[in-house]
Amino acid sequence: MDVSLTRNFCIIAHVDHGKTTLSDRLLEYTNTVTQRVLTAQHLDSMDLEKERGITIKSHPVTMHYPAKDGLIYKINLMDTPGHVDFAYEVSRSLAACEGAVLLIDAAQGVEAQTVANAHLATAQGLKIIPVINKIDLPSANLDLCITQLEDILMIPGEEAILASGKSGIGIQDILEAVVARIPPPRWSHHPAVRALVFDSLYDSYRGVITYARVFSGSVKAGDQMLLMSNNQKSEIKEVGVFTPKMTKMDTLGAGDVGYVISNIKDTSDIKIGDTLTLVKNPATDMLPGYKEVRPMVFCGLYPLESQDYEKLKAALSRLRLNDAAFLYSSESSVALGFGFRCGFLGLLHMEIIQERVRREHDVEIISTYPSVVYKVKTHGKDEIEVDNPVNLPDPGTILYISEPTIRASIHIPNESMGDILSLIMEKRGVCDQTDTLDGNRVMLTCNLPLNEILVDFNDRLKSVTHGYGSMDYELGAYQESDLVKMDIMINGDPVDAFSSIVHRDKAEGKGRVLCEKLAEIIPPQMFKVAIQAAIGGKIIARDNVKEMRKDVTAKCYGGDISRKRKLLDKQKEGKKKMKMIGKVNIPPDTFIQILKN
Ligand SMILES: Nc1nc2c(ncn2[C@@H]2O[C@H](COP(=O)(O)OP(=O)(O)OP(=O)(O)O)[C@@H](O)[C@H]2O)c(=O)[nH]1
Repeated sequence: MDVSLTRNFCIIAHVDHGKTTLSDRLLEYTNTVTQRVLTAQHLDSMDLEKERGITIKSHPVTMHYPAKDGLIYKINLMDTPGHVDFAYEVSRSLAACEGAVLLIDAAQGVEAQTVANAHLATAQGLKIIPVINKIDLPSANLDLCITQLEDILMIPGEEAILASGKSGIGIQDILEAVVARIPPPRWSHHPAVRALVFDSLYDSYRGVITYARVFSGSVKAGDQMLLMSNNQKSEIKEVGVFTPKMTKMDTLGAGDVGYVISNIKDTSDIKIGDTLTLVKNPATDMLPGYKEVRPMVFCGLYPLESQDYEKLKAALSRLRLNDAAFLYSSESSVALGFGFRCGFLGLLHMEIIQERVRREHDVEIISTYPSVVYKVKTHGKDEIEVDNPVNLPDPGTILYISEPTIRASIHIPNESMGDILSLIMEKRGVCDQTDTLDGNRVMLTCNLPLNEILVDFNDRLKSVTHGYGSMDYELGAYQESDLVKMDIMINGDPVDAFSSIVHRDKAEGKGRVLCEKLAEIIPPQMFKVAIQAAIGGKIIARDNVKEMRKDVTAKCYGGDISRKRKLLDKQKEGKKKMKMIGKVNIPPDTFIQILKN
């Protein structure tokens, strides 16, 4: 097929602005999927995606559209994830296209990720088609959206298409704009075969499936392919496109988006953003923009019941097969036993993996505090990376510790400005720019330590702004900070699972809260138990667990010995379930309760 009749585009938007719903409509309109087959939100195939209503993985689909000009176009659509944790996937999907449909929720207007995604698309040289979506909503404010489009994104208002994925308004207009405004596939005349790898998936029957966009040349079964980042060679077994089902084809040619199955065994050999070429007449220059993604957030995952260790291990290895950005290695904790240290792209990624372990693999787990990766320099040694507080070298030997920061753009209503500025300050952030977006909203640009936004920043942003605030961020540089390791001791024994790396100024406050909480959660013991927070042996906060023996038989006056025995047995059983830390019995859900908050 002639490349001039191919169009590749993706849909980008802020979370929940309706990408998946609109994609479904496009599939239906082009008869790619019939109404009968079209289950709601067809492209979100993972159960968890459906339940949480978010798109985690990008799914490409090839459609055929008979345009008003009488020609039939091959249109490849990418549905992209909207959340910041998956920004790298968004930018790879963008790199596989020539244009982007930018969705704006008519009731919400332009939000942080609308701006971030529009900038990503412009940076990749894509043509943007603005679409104001959900115009069926009674709260739709078209005038405001058009003004924001012009003032914030510098896109002429008259280019906007009005649509509703739900009621099917504007679908043909969007397809016509894709054909007319988006240029045909670029770089198709390059002399060698070049395809961009934008995703990979593990299928238990077919092995590793690589998603690729061919820029020049063509690939077919039997070709020897070469991945340029690691020089990995393998034989192609099958190529095809997504309709959205995997459909085998003879070749994938310039402009095509589809899949390549080769005899590569491990998904970790496939790097997103890599360039695929052929061993025969290989390309010498890679397609632009490849970068290695590295996990930014780490935590320990432990089975609640120690006999579930193998089950947890199997679950993690399964999840890893489909998610090269997720890492894990075994570790052990005095308090929690044997478990795994896991690395994630961000907090949402972490939550999703934990949820999938619980749900799809039926293993109850405890997770430790999330931690970022610190860089630590000690006397006479090279800088090392520390992602677990337990591994922090002896404080006496440390010259400096530096921590990762982020550059955040935060969109908020004007009236929340004061509260958000105090929140940023509380989180050790510095705000260096304030831009007015329209009469009602401002955008703050600030630097924040990544560690500070890990736990509750987004929730607090949403609650202070009554749901109207939104944030996007990119990683910034590392910066030196006065960081210390805080230990928690129960009856004099440090409990490694509660150790954390904190800023010195915040240690005391945080230590006090933790001690108080633990004192509350741990049931009264037979003797007085001290709970202490300490930095390098110096106690900074302390609380006590109450000393008491609950006499469960007190109410049974009289001689009913069998009843007494039963109650005492029950008490004994209750004790068995406790976790021993030194001489202190701690209920297992203490860890969950503390680590949750
Ligand atoms: N009223 C109305 N609601 C819509 C429309 N399109 C989508 N929605 C609703 O908006 C919510 C989000 O829609 P999705 O299509 O899942 O949004 P998304 O952008 O794919 O979400 P992420 O993948 O998480 O970024 C759902 O509850 C939809 O039913 C529309 O045109 N009108």
